[in-house]
Amino acid sequence: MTTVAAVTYEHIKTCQQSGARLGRVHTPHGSFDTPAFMPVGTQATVKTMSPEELKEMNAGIILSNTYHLFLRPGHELIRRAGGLHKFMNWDRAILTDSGGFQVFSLSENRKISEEGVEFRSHLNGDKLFLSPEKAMEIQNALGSDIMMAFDECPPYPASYDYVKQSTERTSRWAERCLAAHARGRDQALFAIVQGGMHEDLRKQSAADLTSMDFPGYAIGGLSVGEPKHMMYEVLEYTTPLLPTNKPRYLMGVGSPDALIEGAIRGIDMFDCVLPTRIARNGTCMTSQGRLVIRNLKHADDFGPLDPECSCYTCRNYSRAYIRHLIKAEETFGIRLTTYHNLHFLLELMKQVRQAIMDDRLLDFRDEFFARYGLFDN
Ligand SMILES: CO[C@@H]1O[C@H](CNc2nc3cc4c(=O)[nH]c(N)nc4cc3[nH]2)[C@H]2OC(C)(C)O[C@@H]12
Ligand SMILES: [Zn+2]
Repeated sequence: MTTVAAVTYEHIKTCQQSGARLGRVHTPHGSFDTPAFMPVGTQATVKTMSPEELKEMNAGIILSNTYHLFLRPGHELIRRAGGLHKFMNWDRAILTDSGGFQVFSLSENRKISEEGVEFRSHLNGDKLFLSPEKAMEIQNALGSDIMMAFDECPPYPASYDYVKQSTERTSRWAERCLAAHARGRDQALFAIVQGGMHEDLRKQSAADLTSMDFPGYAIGGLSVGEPKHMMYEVLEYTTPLLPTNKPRYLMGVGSPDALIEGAIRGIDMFDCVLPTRIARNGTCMTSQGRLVIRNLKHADDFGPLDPECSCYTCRNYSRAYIRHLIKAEETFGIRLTTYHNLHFLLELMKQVRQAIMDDRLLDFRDEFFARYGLFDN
């Protein structure tokens, strides 16, 4: 059964130095250049940012989450509101994660079976159930442009047998997602490759899923606490198994070094809560590495967070002022650090794309790490 690919990938060029690829993803809510970073808006908002500010920094796509919106306010309410785009006043692309990962990272006493996952809400303890069919129903109600298949992200570390059983079930769940996905809707369903840190299981998962002809493929089961070199090894033998004419999405990855290394290994799309999460405790990504604004040394520093940044925050406010706001727990403070961190990563991806265009992404990586230092995460 072929799905109507409402989301298509346009390959523009391959970096002659690194093999990274420059492309564009076209969706019913606009196109975005790749490699791309996707700001995370788990509960239908990228925390403290307005849609206008996200557009100002050229975010072409944002994430939201099935698990969270299912629990609160409920997908039927959002369906009645006219879908997630209308509900949150965002007219560009939206990708929704399927809830598989969140059930395991957030909810209490889960019971997983072939049918799906029974769990208790982390909000009020209600007994709930998610399955491939339920995850499709919820995402169809949300109306996201890109929906993710319902999968299990195996814990790390996990035994080979556990990962094997889990990965085989994720393939069976992917088939059920395809069957349950409301046909004819202009929503694209992406599959998620699992297999842990085992090359044979990754190969099996990729073979299963690419035989089902999805319009895009994510690599899941990573950024779950494994050492970064292990993640890069998995990418090296997994990405080449995926079709070259479809988007490849590495889930949960967002530190500057991992974004560059992922692009070098053929990834087109990234998401991570890192920039928005660390902004809320006053930690900023800058061209001189990480800056913790609460440090006393910034108390009377009237320069910008990052002298090399042209963002709204860096053009108008000083480190001293932002430190004052953060110390005083003034909400405007985390708005300024969030704006800067998101702009920093979106700008970094723009530089990565330019380096691919100029066939010099490996040189760019070396320059970046030499100048900015290796970000610890
Ligand atoms: C560095 O940030 C912490 O690490 C998590 C990001 N790492 C991550 N790996 C993922 C894997 C999957 C997957 O296999 N399947 C599905 N459906 N979604 C996924 C979502 C994922 N996100 C963030 O998630 C928390 C909030 C736990 O901490 C953050
Ligand atoms: Zn800035």
